Amino acid sequence: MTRSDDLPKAIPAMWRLCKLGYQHEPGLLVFAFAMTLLAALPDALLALWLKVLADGVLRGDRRAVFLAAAGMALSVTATWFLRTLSARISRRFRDRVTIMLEAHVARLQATVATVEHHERRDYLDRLSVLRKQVFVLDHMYMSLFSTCGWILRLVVTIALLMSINPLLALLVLFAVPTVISSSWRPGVERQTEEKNASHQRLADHLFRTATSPAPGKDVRVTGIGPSLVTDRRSEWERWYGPIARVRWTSAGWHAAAWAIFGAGYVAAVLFVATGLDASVGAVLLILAAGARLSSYIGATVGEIGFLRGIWLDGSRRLVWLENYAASFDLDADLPVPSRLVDGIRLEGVSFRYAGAEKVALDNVSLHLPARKVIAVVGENGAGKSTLVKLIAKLYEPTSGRILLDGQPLARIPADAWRDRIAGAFQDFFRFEFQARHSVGLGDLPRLDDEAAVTAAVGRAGADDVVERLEEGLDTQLGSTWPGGAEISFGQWQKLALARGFMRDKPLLLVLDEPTAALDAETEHALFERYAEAARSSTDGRITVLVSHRFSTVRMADLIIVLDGAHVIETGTHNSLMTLGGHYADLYNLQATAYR
Ligand SMILES: Nc1ncnc2c1ncn2[C@@H]1O[C@H](COP(=O)(O)OP(=O)(O)OP(=O)(O)O)[C@@H](O)[C@H]1O
Repeated sequence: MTRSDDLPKAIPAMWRLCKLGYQHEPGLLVFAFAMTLLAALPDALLALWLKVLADGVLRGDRRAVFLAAAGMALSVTATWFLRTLSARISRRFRDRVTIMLEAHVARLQATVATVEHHERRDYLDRLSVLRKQVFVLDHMYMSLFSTCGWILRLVVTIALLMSINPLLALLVLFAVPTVISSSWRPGVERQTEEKNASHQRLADHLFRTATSPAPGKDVRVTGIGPSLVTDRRSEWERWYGPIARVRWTSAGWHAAAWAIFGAGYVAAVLFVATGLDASVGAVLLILAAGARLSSYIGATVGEIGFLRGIWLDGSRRLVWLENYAASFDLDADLPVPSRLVDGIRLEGVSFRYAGAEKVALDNVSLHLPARKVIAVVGENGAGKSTLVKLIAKLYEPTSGRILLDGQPLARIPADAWRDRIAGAFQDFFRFEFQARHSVGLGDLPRLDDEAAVTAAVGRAGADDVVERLEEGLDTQLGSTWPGGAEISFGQWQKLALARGFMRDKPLLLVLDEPTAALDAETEHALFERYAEAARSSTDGRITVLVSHRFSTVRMADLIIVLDGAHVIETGTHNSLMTLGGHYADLYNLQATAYR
């Protein structure tokens, strides 16, 4: 699998984005580009008309004077007309392409096969910059078109200067420092921004913590409010301080580069006016075209600066995200088995969270047999959830491999595998939709299937939650929405569990402490039902449950005991009790507490 942390190169990324724009808006893209180029021509020719006019007046050539006057009038009118037309077409193109790009980025982020990009600090910083850039990424096309327009003006102007004397082309050399400083500046500024992006992210986080409703209670009870405000301020300064310093330094270099061009321009005017036997028209041409040359170079360089610094940077991030999302399924060429016969095997699996010093799982080898209920126990931080997330393919092992009925899970597409997984996690999300949709989206194709939603609610033991809702399954959840009902944490948890039960023929049922808010008896009764369903399933379903309640755990067919990233014991309740090891200690501890 080829997955790179580096941003892709700028030019191929820009080309990829151009192709994307062309795929969605071919007509508008070509038209907007052609208009921008056409609009550049009449403007660049003004210096020529000026020369023809001056020479015509001096020679008393009326035809030349009329020609120059007509040329000027045409140039001015055409410049206005083509600019207006090109601005309108460009706006239309941008509006459409922005919506397409936003949808594209949202889709990519939501469908990346694992959740690693939501947790890796470097990826988060990269994505937080992209999230802001995506709303303005359409400028990349406009900036590219404008750059081509400015280059066309430059070429015409240089040709006009060379028509006086080829040596005048050297004037362009004096512009080289401005080109270098303009293309260097945005890069270093962006680098500094990215290096310090975590301070900005933290400042945003502190602001949200101080102002959003969810942490409101904790903020008041702890009295952390004022320090959130000061911390936010200092994080912001830590972010902005280095950026401001880099901007000042780069601005100094840029000003020096422009001073060099200024000197070259003055020398060129003196050269034509005194060193050549040139006509008055030619002197006017160098004055007009030379002055334009500086503004054209300025505009070209500025536009290239924008293109490189902001718009190209955005396209590089977008292409990185495209590559990253695609990299997961590159080698995924095997289908999900229709039923499990052997089950899931872990062979020497280790996993380390990005940026973490310690491994969360260390060289774990296990067999989770088909048609069995497997409980995973261990103290907080032992690695239980990590194990579950690895077999659900939300992460990929750092080393070792996972086999699904003998086939490497790495070669099975994540989407297809997850279509056959049901269940719920302890850190579920509260989808504030109508209750039926909050549950139904556990199996999107059956989102509005009343019978399926009701059955899932029943399987999760959440009938009492729905009964208490004023409009039953039609109730809007979340008190911030019109007519929305607020429900308790335990009720949310039951609905999340129901969502997890929407798929009725899963190969893997994962229950990672989804019932912690329920009482022990209810949890036990629910789990007994799931165990029964798993054992009688014809597709070899594996049920993996994580629970701290031994009254639930003891009924599992196989219990896996994790401690400090290692599997230290496996067996049934009876065999582990006989062993008298860690499991027996934990069990006895809890039993004593209940006695
Ligand atoms: N996203 C993450 N980034 C870095 N480290 C993590 C992350 N999630 C978990 N860890 C670390 O990995 C280890 C195992 O975590 P895991 O969530 O698997 O434990 P657990 O056994 O499920 O704990 P609990 O019973 O508290 O849910 C812990 O040391 C934890 O600090």
